[in-house]
Amino acid sequence: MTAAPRLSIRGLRCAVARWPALDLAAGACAALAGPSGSGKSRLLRAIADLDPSEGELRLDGEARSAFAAHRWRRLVVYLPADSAWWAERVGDHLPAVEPQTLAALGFAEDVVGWSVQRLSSGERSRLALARAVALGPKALLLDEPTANLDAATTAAVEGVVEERRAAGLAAVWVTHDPAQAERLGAQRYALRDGVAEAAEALA
Ligand SMILES: Nc1ncnc2c1ncn2[C@@H]1O[C@H](COP(=O)(O)OP(=O)(O)OP(=O)(O)O)[C@@H](O)[C@H]1O
Repeated sequence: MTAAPRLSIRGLRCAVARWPALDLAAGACAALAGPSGSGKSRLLRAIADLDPSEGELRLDGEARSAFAAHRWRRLVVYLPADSAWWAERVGDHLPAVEPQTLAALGFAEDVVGWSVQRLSSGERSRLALARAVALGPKALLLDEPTANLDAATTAAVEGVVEERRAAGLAAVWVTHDPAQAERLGAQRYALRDGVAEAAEALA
């Protein structure tokens, strides 16, 4: 018997955009591109059930409706471009983070004692990734996670996600960089006129 996709989408519709169909096997990645304001973030938020939407979402074959909302959001995690920080110390946000994840993202263990106030935007986005993967999601929805990072830090971020993909994580990654989509070995989608279609269908 063939395993159900880790994440599948049929007829997803949010306020501003649609994603007709996506099947992502465990470990697979979809890259989503599209003009600014076209609805990429809104679609990711809909997949994570953070915004209302219509259509069918399944995780390992099980419909979203079979999950309590908080459980779906823990398994299908949205990593926003601008991360939110609510407590004073970094460590308060990262109770379950693994030291090797911090190290892979370029931090020493003492980062947990840092004040959130001092973090640069790149440090915030890397630590937000550490926080997201520490939740142990089955699907991770990354909203331009490397948009403001240098090449070495971008490689570190890609490496952490790759490692989780090797353990079965499915990823949807918003990127405008075709070279990054290539490195990720991603299925490519483009959002045009409010519809996310496989990029080859648009050629
Ligand atoms: N809460 C909201 N209510 C109504 N419209 C919204 C809301 N949030 C975003 N929008 C609008 O929906 C559209 C899509 O926004 P979205 O943030 O998904 O774009 P995006 O493709 O991710 O853009 P960018 O690449 O600039 O981040 C935009 O026109 C935006 O102004």
